[in-house]
Amino acid sequence: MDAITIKNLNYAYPNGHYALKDINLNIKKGARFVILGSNGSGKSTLLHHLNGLILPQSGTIEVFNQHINKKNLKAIRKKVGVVFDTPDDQLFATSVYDDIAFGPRNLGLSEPLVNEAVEKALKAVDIVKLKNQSPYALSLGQKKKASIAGVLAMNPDILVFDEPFSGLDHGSIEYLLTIFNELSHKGCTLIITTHNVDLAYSWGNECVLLKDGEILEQGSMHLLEDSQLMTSSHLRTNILATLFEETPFNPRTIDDAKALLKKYMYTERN
Ligand SMILES: Nc1ncnc2c1ncn2[C@@H]1O[C@H](COP(=O)(O)OP(=O)(O)OP(=O)(O)O)[C@@H](O)[C@H]1O
Repeated sequence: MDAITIKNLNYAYPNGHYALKDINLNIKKGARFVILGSNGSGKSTLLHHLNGLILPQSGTIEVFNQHINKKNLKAIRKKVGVVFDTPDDQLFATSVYDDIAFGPRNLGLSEPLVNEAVEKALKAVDIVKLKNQSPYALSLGQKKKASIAGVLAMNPDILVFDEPFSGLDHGSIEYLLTIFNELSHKGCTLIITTHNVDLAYSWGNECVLLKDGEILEQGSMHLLEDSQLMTSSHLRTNILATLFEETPFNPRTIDDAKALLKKYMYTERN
């Protein structure tokens, strides 16, 4: 089943610039989907369409077979949570707690249920101790975590993250990946944009490459091993594919690569 189906989507900004041109895309339920492309290729514009922040000018977008339109935005936003790359756009209340509570309150949940959702989300991103602080007094990484918690508290089926790893330290990235894995195991569909090709390669299971508002290629993460394709997308081939290029091996993670090297060295020695 498709979580998202996009057909013939075009979008031009008011100045006439076409940021998306004839986009056709299916994102399966439960996918770990990565949108890749150089600066200005249309990734954010595409994400803004997924919960109706921008409505299609031509073409259609369906979320679990329901067309996004002006009338059903509330229902769509219950299903699709988007975390933008600029957390300041998402944080506006006087405390982190109230910011995260905004979504569940808007859904009409009772205050005890709101509290339960907020506490769970605070714990998930490890910012319980920041709950009474003003969002404006947080560091960029902490703001990012607070805006992620705001979306987690809504418990959507589809979670969309624009550049989730940028501005986060290594420990926070690892922590976020654990949250992503838990959501994935629960059956959520995860969609991210990133410039981090190595993380995308080890984390994702489907991807699309955008260039100048058009789809250059879509398919499995093996696309990221194609150095010609990556160069024409102005992206770097992922490091593991480069290292193992001339070998029959195809490790997807550092741990897989380590295990292979260990096995190979052991066989050589004996
Ligand atoms: N408000 C706007 N008005 C006019 N053009 C815009 C506007 N916002 C974005 N664009 C243009 O649309 C194109 C796509 O922009 P978008 O932000 O979607 O790219 P992106 O792939 O997310 O880039 P980045 O990796 O730099 O975040 C770019 O050429 C950009 O200049």
